[in-house]
Amino acid sequence: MEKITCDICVIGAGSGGLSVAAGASQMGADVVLIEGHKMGGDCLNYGCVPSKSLLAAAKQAHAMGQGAGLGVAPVTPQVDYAAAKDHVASVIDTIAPVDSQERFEGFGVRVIRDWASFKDKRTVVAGEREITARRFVIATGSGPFVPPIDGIEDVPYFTNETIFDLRERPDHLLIIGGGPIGMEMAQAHARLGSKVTVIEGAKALGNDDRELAEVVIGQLQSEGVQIVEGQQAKRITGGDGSVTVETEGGSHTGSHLLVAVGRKVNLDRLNLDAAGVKHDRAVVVGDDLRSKTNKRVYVVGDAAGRMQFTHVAGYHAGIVVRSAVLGMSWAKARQDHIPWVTYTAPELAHVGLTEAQAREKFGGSLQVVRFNYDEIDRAVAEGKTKGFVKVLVAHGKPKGASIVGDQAGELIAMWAMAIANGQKMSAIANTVLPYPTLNEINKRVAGTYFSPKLFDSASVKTAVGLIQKYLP
Ligand SMILES: Cc1cc2nc3c(=O)[nH]c(=O)nc-3n(C[C@H](O)[C@H](O)[C@H](O)COP(=O)(O)OP(=O)(O)OC[C@H]3O[C@@H](n4cnc5c(N)ncnc54)[C@H](O)[C@@H]3O)c2cc1C
Ligand SMILES: NC(=O)c1ccc[n+]([C@@H]2O[C@H](COP(=O)([O-])OP(=O)(O)OC[C@H]3O[C@@H](n4cnc5c(N)ncnc54)[C@H](O)[C@@H]3O)[C@@H](O)[C@H]2O)c1
Repeated sequence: MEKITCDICVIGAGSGGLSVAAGASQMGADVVLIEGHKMGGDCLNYGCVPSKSLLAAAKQAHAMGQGAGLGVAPVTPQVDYAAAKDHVASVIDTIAPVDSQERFEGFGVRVIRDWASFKDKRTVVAGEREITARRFVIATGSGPFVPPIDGIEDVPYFTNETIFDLRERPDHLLIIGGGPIGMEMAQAHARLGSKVTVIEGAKALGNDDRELAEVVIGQLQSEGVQIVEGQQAKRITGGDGSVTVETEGGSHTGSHLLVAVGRKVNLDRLNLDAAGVKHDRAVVVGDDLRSKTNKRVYVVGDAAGRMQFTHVAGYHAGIVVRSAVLGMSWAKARQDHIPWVTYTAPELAHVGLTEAQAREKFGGSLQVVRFNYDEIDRAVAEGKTKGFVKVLVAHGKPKGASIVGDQAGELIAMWAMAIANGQKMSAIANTVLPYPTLNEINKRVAGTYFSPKLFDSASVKTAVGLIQKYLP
């Protein structure tokens, strides 16, 4: 057994672990990075990157049928599903060097390719190596949660870890779960020519404002996706080429099945009890992202049991580098300024409080302002007028914002910056934006907030009357 000592031992080379390793090593810390499977983790191999790449192929296919209003005759796309999957694979290959073992070794990180498990409070074993570190960072991410639905063991099904390897286009894809994975994959497959049925136990896109989620749901339905809400999958039967999902409301038969009902944090291999690290479905951490029961151990990304997004893993990494490398133990993770986006078309983006949370917190002092895409010249020019922005304002500051529409994921950035930095609505209103851009919707909604104060105010009118009377 080779014995290694280091400053920081990072377990997991996904979005969170790689960011910690890159930051800590480049600041001069001695870092060991342990990865049991693929460098890049979920986001690169089975998550964000393949899903957005498949959606890009789907978007292209859909656009070919949409030109009539612009004077371009629609054509039926000839979709080669396997070639679309080649595109997915090539995007992964293009990005992979950024997350590669070689790149991290170039930073001076010692990369070990094996599964890690704790031996005691300050020792981890990975294959034939025993690593003793001043600090550990658990960045083991999550995998697909497969629920114990009756019959699931006996039928073939896909998860996000296998669907991107499928080469034959499903004739009829059944998807259990109408969260972001289910809805993104539903639209991607429908646009690439599959029949798609989404079976959702509660409400589809249930983490988002229902009013905005309904715009996405309506769009998917108009593209032929069948979305069944309020029906839990209870029993699954069938085999290759024909699978039936039974719910209390009926049964649905398709050719393939994708299970997308949430995530299970990867803790099984870690032997956390040996390290005295308390855990339930995730590691128990405070806002300092440290284990409450072993202060040598930090947790980032999905394993921290908070919001599960790549940008959150990166944000966590920044907090941990400050604390574990620079000794800034007061560094804390916030949640109130984290945006998220579902990359359907239209996109659905959110940051800050939801309307229900904001009403509870600010009561009567909450103001809700909104603006529609169909009044934005660029959206009209592009023929993409479906959607709106909704901003929740209290004491002159945005407390939450949601956008559904074209490029909502880009447009939410302005609100993410304002909320992160405690800026006022005036910061948005005072910004001069290039015309014609979709971003004008953000300035226009801020204008909606200020216009009653300016245009419907008796005192403003009196003041203007006086000024005009005495101006030379
Ligand atoms: C289909 C899909 C689409 C998504 N799309 C988006 C998106 O568009 N935007 C977004 O922000 N987020 C998206 N996400 C979420 C995002 O992928 C995750 O939040 C992110 O990957 C979490 O990063 P992480 O570092 O915590 O974990 P991961 O990226 O999962 O990395 C964890 C790594 O740890 C390794 N590991 C686990 N246990 C051990 C062990 N004991 N020893 C050694 N190594 C170990 C694993 O092999 C893995 O490589 C998506 C997820 C899915 C599934
Ligand atoms: N664009 C993005 O940023 C993006 C995309 C995909 C995934 N993700 C991340 O991955 C996480 C997991 O995504 P997800 O879609 O798997 O999970 P999710 O938890 O967001 O949604 C799962 C859905 O499945 C439903 N469900 C659970 N059991 C069911 C059953 N038996 N029958 C029918 N429906 C059932 C739930 O009601 C829920 O709506 C997300 O929460 C997000 O953090 C992010």
